[in-house]
Amino acid sequence: MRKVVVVTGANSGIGFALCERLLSYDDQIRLCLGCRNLQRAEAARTALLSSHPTADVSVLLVDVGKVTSVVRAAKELKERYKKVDYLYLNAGIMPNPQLSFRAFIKGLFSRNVINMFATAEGILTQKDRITEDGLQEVFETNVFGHFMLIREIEPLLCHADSTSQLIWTSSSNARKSAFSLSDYQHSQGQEPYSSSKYATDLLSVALNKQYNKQGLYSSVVCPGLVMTNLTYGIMPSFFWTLIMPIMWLIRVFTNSFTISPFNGAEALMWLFNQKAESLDPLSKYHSCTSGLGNNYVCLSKMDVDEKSGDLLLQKMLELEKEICKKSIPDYRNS
Ligand SMILES: NC(=O)C1=CN([C@@H]2O[C@H](COP(=O)(O)OP(=O)(O)OC[C@H]3O[C@@H](n4cnc5c(N)ncnc54)[C@H](OP(=O)(O)O)[C@@H]3O)[C@@H](O)[C@H]2O)C=CC1
Ligand SMILES: CC(C)=CCC[C@@H](C)[C@H]1CC[C@H]2C3=C(CC[C@]12C)[C@@]1(C)CCC(=O)[C@@H](C)[C@@H]1CC3
Repeated sequence: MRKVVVVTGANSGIGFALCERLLSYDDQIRLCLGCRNLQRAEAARTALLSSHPTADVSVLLVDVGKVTSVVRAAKELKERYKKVDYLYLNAGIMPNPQLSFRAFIKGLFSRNVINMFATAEGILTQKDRITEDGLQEVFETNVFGHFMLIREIEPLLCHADSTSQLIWTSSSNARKSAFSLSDYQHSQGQEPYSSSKYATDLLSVALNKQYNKQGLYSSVVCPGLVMTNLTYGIMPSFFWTLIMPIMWLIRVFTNSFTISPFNGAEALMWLFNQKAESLDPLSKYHSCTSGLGNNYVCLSKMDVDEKSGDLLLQKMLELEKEICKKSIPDYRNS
């Protein structure tokens, strides 16, 4: 049976590079590009088909920042496929990022310098906003919309006789101290991105507990620092081009400067080839690039506890009920 692979945020950056790599590895997969903009999605599909003309590549319009769009997309997926083998939960945003130059300079001369380059701890904040569903945008896009998608296509993901994998693009910027169960959407603080990625890590742990017995496995990945539209929102692309020699130099000291989307997709690609049951639910899988430019995958234990994961899952289920009642009037009958 040909494997069905769905990738959200597939039209650019890491998601697009992953699609390229998946097709180069196995052009028999049925690849579905989950994107919010039809033009950008079609452009990505055309580019993929130009290098893999016989591949099965389709587009699924989905805005993970809008509950109605997620529900509609899930319905479409259920009409198209009997099973989804791999669901890459990759779409993500970091709106209005602000770099603290003072903290950056201070960090440069501290013992924490390598950690600062790998995680951006203490130097980056963002400004969030409320969506039309009444949720924090970063939380809804990076976490909740994806969670809803999983819930809505549960029958395609849970099969008694074979496994499916959820693969989240998380980040080494995920930090416990940026997250709070009492404000899990991060409406109060200034690090919604870090909070959303920590919520992703917690949720993945809880989803494994909930779904492993039904054949569904969840993992989280950090692609490292990659040059994409997301990082061009922090600093313009000419800045990154100018400091590229410095980036290559930093790579000698930290393996997290993967830089290219191709390298960043390493761990996402590696997970595609693993037996789902053999994966560690408490580890994060990192794409790494050595000083000489070689790619590999390494694991780190996540700073998570199962109880917090369960509590977050419970809160997400309550929120799902509440939001669906509000945004989709005849929800569950539709
Ligand atoms: N770049 C980096 O250094 C790192 C990135 N990451 C994570 O990698 C993932 C991919 O980001 P990256 O490739 O870097 O950045 P890009 O901005 O290139 O890609 C993000 C993708 O997500 C899509 N997207 C954003 N919002 C929505 C939405 N509401 N509904 C559907 N799709 C949406 C974008 O679509 P559109 O083109 O329409 O905006 C785009 O295709 C993100 O989750 C990010 O947090 C993690 C660690 C490091
Ligand atoms: C490299 C030099 C000399 C300057 C760049 C300084 C910062 C702009 C840069 C340092 C560490 C970077 C970083 C990220 C963004 C850009 C930095 C803050 C991320 C937060 C991007 C998104 C992620 O998810 C993280 C894994 C990145 C961590 C490192």
